[in-house]
Amino acid sequence: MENIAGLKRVTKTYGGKTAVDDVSFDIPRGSVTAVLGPNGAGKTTVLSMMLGLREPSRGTVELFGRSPKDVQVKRRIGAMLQEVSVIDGLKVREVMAMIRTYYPEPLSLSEMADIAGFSPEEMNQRASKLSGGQKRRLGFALAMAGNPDLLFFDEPTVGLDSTSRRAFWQQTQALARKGKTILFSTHYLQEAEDAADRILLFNKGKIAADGTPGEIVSRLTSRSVSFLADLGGNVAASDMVIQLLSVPGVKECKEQDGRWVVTAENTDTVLAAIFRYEIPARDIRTGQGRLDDAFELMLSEDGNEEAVS
Ligand SMILES: Nc1ncnc2c1ncn2[C@@H]1O[C@H](COP(=O)(O)OP(=O)(O)OP(=O)(O)O)[C@@H](O)[C@H]1O
Repeated sequence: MENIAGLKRVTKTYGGKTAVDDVSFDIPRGSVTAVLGPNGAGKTTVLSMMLGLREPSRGTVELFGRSPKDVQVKRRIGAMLQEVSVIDGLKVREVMAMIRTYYPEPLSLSEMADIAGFSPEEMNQRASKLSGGQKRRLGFALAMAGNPDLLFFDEPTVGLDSTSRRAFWQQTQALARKGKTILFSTHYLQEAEDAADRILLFNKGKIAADGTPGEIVSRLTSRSVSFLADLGGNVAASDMVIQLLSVPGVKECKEQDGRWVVTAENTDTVLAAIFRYEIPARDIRTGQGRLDDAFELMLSEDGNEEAVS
């Protein structure tokens, strides 16, 4: 598939601090990619470099085979950033009309009003007086003003209620069906899983994982096999634990509330090992586990940072 954007060995430092660390990836046309990660992971910095708003310290960023600063490129992209800033005093329709003039083939004002879901009264309101949710809808319509091929959304649903979130993702899915390429940042795994066909998981300025939501979720969640076992005869508990812990992908093997619980990346290999080692297991159950400890830790570190700032 044709790539329409890419980073090659991109690093960004602020003073002595590395925000993005030697990152490379390509974005194929028509894909919906989530840049997922906790606060401070480098998501905004990546998006800003792709938009040509910040310069990489090292490496290259290309959109449509050119620099993001190229005017031809700017005409083909749209962005919704975290804060929608509007010029004081302008009405919604005036802001929209102004942004349209930057593009050779813009959407009509009424198409933009439809995208934002604004009534004629809302179109005549002063933009600075809009509520947070309305401002976000305006931001979305402004991102669409030039009918772009490639769209960037930085944390698009922060502060939206669940109805507005759903509406936003429905619009995004409709755009993807029309062949638009979309890249958005989020720190919600669930959102990335629901809305994207690919997740780039960022942590501390690096790509910690890159794959489909299914792949990423199965990497981040542990699965478990639990069973009852009559041990002590031919098989001692300690031998069984050693055997199961030697199976590739097994993370833990412990007794919990009378059942043995084996946590692993893949339950099939655990089941195979139970039969291979002739473990006297009965009432075997498999389950989809919780989010992996490493990911939880990453998010809780994020929570600590948030609590401090
Ligand atoms: N202009 C700046 N000057 C100095 N440091 C910065 C600047 N912008 C970002 N940083 C630092 O770079 C790191 C990455 O920040 P960035 O905003 O890209 O992360 P993020 O994943 O988008 O986080 P958030 O979800 O909070 O937006 C952080 O440690 C941040 O403090």
